Amino acid sequence: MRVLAIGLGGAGSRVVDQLYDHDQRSRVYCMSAVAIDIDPNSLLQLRHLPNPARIFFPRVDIVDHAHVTDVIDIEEVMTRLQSMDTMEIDAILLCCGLGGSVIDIAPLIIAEIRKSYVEPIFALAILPCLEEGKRVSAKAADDLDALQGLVDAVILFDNETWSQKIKAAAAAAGTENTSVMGQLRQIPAGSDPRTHYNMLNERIARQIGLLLRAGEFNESGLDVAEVVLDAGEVLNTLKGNGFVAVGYATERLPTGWLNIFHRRQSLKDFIQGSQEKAARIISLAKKAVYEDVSVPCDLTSADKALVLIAGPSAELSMKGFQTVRKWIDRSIAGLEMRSGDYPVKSTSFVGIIIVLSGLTNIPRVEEIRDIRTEYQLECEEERLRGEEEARLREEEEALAAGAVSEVPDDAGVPGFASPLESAYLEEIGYMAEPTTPEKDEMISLPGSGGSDRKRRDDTIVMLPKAEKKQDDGVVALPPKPGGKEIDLTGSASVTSSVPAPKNSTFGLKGIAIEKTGPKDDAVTYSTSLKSVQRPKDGSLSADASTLERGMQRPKEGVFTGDHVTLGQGMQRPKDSLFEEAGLHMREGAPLPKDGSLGQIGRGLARPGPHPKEVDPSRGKLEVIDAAARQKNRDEEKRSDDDTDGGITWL
Ligand SMILES: Nc1nc2c(ncn2[C@@H]2O[C@H](COP(=O)(O)OP(=O)(O)OP(=O)(O)O)[C@@H](O)[C@H]2O)c(=O)[nH]1
Repeated sequence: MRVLAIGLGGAGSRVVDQLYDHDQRSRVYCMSAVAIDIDPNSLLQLRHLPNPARIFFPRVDIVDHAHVTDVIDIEEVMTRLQSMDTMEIDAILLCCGLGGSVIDIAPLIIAEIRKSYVEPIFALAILPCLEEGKRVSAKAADDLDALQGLVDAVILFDNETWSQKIKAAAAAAGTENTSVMGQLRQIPAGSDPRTHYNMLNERIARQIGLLLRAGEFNESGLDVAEVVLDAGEVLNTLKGNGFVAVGYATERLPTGWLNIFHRRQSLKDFIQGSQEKAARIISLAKKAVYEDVSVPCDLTSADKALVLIAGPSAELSMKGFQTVRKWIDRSIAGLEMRSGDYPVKSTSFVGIIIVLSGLTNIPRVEEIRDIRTEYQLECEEERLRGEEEARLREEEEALAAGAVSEVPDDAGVPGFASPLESAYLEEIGYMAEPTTPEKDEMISLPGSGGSDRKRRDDTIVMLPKAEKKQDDGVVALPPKPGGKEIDLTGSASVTSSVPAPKNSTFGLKGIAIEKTGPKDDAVTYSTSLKSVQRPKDGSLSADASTLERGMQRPKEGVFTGDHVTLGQGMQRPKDSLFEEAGLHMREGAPLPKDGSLGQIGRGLARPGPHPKEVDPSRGKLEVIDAAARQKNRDEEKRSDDDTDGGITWL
């Protein structure tokens, strides 16, 4: 596949430089390359790219740290690209390090390239190491999201994974080669950043370079492939706006006289040899997918795959190749599976490339996205903390300034007065009333508090006020053992719909009306009995007694000897109520229930509906009651008011 490779920033430039070197060394010459950077040193240190391919934009505004998009001139970039030989390219490859600053220009460049080129654009994106910090990882996540929406595929390479591998390999080599020569030959641990990056870039160039060269060949170096993989198939595997991982594993072939001797063995050895070759291809494929992959990923989340084996044609086992194809084909989620071989004459290595495209499960991508979320939260916290500190500082400054200028002004503030002054102020009514806790004024029991506790109704236990911090007007029946406290305040009345409590509930310790006075020794107790009627003593002692709806008038005996004040919630029936009722009766209104009378005259009525008394005359005839008539006569004697002479109850 012929590509135009564009390196952005330090990482992109170095990777393109290395790819270009591999392309030149393989003599395939399928790559045109440029490097764009704002760091002159980075461009100068490139080893392989020709000078015209290095595009440098000097950072003019160094002090103000101008944004990279202001420094890099897109038109200039496009002019340089169009001056290159790009007539036969199959794709454009944008190489960049995520989390850097120059990558910010990528969206603008991609937009311009799309205007001039129809070829697909792929990005080779390098994920940063964790040790570079949360800010870099967070920026990398942003860059990745931006790139993904703009290019045809994002080929990922994870610096973190490969840095760990390089360090582990160096450490292993160090422990194995303890001799002086061994230590001299040992793999550099990559403590020097430049060496470390060179090792990473070498890895990238091998993986991606071989993929780019698939389908391209030079006259001398390549045999004829059995399964030819052309550039179009590589492109179609990559395309799809998804993430791509490239697995690449190689093995050195046995060389020397011993190997030649082996090859001249019997048929048995030949069969054994072919099995070895097949097994080598299979083990290389596993290594490519699980170990030497550009970014660790979930194979089963891939949408497409491509398998390419490379090496001397005699070593490329078709049996092993088919087995690998089947394995990958069955493993990936999608159905698109391509494969081919790439026979190379002059090499002592067998290699395999497995491209997994349209990946959805890449743990490292998830990780940098999580880091971004964390980082954003931290930034937000930091910002809020800064704002809070600034606000506190301002307040302190304002207070300090105010303390100097503020003149104490207590003319309008009532302070502590001398006893004489207090007496005068009290007289003129200025002094505030001594603060008394808010009381419910509905019922005042002057004789029931303080020292006169014995006079309290023994059936009512006044709960100590100390437990209540504020009078909330709640009248509560104490719960049965294991039961729930019943709040009666909210209910209109004690009705028959409420299950009748057991007799024991109304025992001496049974009923509790919370004392609403602020102190134990307060004379006044108040409570909100707005909708709760205290049952008559007699009713409570009776078995299965029930309080009936509509019971409004408390029995006077409840507060024996006490002064009772009825508030708004307690509508004390007028004495003349029954006379009024009588008047209504005369007009043919329905007769009052017996219960109504019972409430007044005999205490609590039985539960359940009471049948109405049938007026036999249906309002037309008067019902004569001798006793009532006598009572009326008495009343007439007492006053001249002629109220209700016509109605008498039987
Ligand atoms: N594989 C590899 N990764 C690199 C290399 N140089 C940098 N990186 C990674 O790429 C990321 C971006 O770095 P650069 O490309 O140098 O940044 P830049 O865009 O030039 O801009 P600055 O942030 O100003 O340096 C870094 O955080 C590294 O993780 C390199 O040579 N090889």
